[in-house]
Amino acid sequence: MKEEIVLNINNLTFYYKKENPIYKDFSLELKKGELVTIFGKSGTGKTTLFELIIGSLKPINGTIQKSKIAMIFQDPFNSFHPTYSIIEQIKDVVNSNFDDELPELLEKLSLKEELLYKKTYQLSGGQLQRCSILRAILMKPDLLLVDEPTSALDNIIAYDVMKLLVSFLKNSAILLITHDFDMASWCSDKIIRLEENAKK
Ligand SMILES: Nc1ncnc2c1ncn2[C@@H]1O[C@H](COP(=O)(O)OP(=O)(O)OP(=O)(O)O)[C@@H](O)[C@H]1O
Repeated sequence: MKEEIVLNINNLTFYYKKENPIYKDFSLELKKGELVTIFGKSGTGKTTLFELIIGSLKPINGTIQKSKIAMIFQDPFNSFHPTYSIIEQIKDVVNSNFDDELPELLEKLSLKEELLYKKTYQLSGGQLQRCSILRAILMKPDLLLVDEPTSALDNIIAYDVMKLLVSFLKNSAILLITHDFDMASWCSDKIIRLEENAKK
């Protein structure tokens, strides 16, 4: 894989049931700096694609090559383990020291630092979602997967989140899942529209 290519999906075929293929010979390439949106109705295979990319599902056919990934989940309660504090879980995946970057990011995300020392059950869904955005930015991934960032956010609107992600992750590629076509048109270099039948 060339250095600027961070995701290469080549002739992917995937189905849960053979008679109902979700992807058939689907290919996609993402380069650093690109923002591509996967847009489609409920049930067309958006989340399945992310699961294939992160490796929790395996392709029936085809290959997926990817560089370092971070992910913002649709449900923020899936983003963090309940037993450990948020800060412990951020430090687990961010290798470099981030003390210098933290104050600006906390301010932009309207997060108080003390919240990072709490556990998931002590935070609201919106606060947790903003913690997962913070972690994703601090990880400096080559590829960021964003699944519907709007749903759990309370006082940050989705457009601000996307602006923040784009401004802090200029050297990453972003793959976004959304139902919001206006948002997709506003922020994407390319929109891939999934239809009900198998995608090519
Ligand atoms: N584990 C599974 N076993 C069998 N079928 C599944 C499984 N997970 C998803 N599906 C089916 O695969 C199709 C694609 O599901 P997927 O969750 O990827 O869609 P989606 O586009 O992300 O939907 P939504 O927008 O509602 O999140 C759906 O028809 C779904 O019912």
